[in-house]
Amino acid sequence: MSALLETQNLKKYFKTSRGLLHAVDDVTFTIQKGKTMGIVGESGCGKSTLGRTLIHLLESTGGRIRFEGRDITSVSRRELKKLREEMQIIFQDPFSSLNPRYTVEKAIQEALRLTGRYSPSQIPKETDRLMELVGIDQRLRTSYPHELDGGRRQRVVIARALAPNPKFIVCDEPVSALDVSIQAQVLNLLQDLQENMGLTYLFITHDLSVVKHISDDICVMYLGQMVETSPSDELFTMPLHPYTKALLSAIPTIDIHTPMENIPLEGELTSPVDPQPGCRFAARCKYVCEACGKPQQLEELRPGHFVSCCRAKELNM
Ligand SMILES: Nc1ncnc2c1ncn2[C@@H]1O[C@H](COP(=O)(O)OP(=O)(O)OP(=O)(O)O)[C@@H](O)[C@H]1O
Repeated sequence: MSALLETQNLKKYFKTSRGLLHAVDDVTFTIQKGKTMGIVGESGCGKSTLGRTLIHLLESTGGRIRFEGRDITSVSRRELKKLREEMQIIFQDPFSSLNPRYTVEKAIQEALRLTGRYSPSQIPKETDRLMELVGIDQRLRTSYPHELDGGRRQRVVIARALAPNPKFIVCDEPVSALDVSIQAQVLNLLQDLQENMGLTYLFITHDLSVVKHISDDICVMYLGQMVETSPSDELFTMPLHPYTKALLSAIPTIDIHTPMENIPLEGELTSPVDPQPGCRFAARCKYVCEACGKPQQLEELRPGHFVSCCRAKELNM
């Protein structure tokens, strides 16, 4: 296995009238080639900002990003153009990523043209290939986005993302706006594409049952920080951080093999503006103690399973 994307203490802060908002704060992880890293956490914990910062839609405030072993933290305009092809993003709302005046065919052709790799005579054939790859019926080539259901619209968005032949795709809540039955179809498509094309995904969602289905590894974020990361199965059978346990307790239907303590998630997220040092979950944690006021270290308690909680060992071992 080799790493496709690595971050080291990645930070993205926003200047606001209230102070410096720490949207992403010291996030360190590695995504292996051909694998999926799921990112979970409540709304506002920094998932989308992380995804956008990784692919340079936002400029990082600090830390490092490596892609295929190269440091891509700061890149020239020319390198950025190439990176933008290798790293794509799919958003939750396909409507916002599709031009309402473009038919399916035109939307895909435009994405192909932008790559600059195809001659005008090659584009129709490539369009057919992409439509087939994402499972859009040829009869829909002249349909407009508003004439398609959400699942088909998302397939068009995926076809456009595939046009430059990317290696890495940030999937930002790609099925959250879809009916459950259609969600499964789009997730299966993403998995098939991954298998056939060796794609690597960062899969952002607030829905734990979705992330469990699709991820190899999962990273749990809380107020801009990574509080736990682990192989997917283990996160569900043996969560170590009180916040992860609380998130899992909130979904009664999830298939958890080991009986687990039920921890209700109470209280609201505290402000991400000028946060205090120490554990950001402390204000909502029933295990809070004096040591939680100090900066927490990410510690590997089991192979590949890291947690940032000074009481994790004592509470779980
Ligand atoms: N451009 C911006 N300027 C200022 N603050 C921002 C900006 N973009 C995001 N934020 C703030 O950064 C924090 C993280 O937001 P982000 O959208 O990344 O979270 P999220 O986990 O993806 O949430 P959601 O699931 O609701 O999309 C939030 O407090 C948000 O208000």
